[in-house]
Amino acid sequence: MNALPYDAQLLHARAAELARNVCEIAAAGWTPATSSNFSQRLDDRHVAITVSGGDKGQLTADGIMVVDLEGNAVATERRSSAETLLHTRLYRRFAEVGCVLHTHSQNQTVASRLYAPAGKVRLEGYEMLKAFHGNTTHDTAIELPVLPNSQHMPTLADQVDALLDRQSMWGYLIDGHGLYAWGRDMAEARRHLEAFDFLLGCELELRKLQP
Ligand SMILES: CSC[C@@H](O)[C@@H](O)C(=O)COP(=O)(O)O
Ligand SMILES: [Zn+2]
Repeated sequence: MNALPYDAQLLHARAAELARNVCEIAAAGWTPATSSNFSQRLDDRHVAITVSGGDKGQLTADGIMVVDLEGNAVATERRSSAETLLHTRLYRRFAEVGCVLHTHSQNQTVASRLYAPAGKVRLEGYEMLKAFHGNTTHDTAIELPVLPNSQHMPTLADQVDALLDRQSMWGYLIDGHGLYAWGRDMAEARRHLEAFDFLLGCELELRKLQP
């Protein structure tokens, strides 16, 4: 039997970590109706990622498989997330990216619709901005891009690539779809995901309260 091209023990550990964190994220109601997908880097050529479909709130390590950085399944016949390319482009582009989290919360989806015409959400003056790697003060602003949605993943992935040329960032929205957030590891990606969702929720509340 051929040896696997990745570290099976590392996959085991990453799959367990993914399953635990994804179930917690799903418990917040951010993965309705089998939506959302999640991944972690294994090495410079392989990524552990959720298989396509299935209730992410019931995810176990068995629902994780391996793809290469071109998005091809490795040593399995299973089908990886329909949005695999959006994950692998990030890992390919930035050696420091260790984890990518994609969710469909109501805050994320409503904000993506509202700010799609502007192409971005400006988040400014919040203490929570310090949750993003590199930020040390509330007295700053970040712009969360909003991309048009597409069912053609290479098109979406190319849009992301073009964005990454212009700025350093930790996430983007897709119109009418949801949020992608990432970090150097699970803890950081999750902090970024939660901070984006919280800040989008604040902006939406303010829109309701302001005349
Ligand atoms: C159930 S609608 C959501 C999907 O179309 C997709 O956007 C999604 O997030 C989950 O796709 P998946 O293939 O399970 O990774
Ligand atoms: Zn999605």
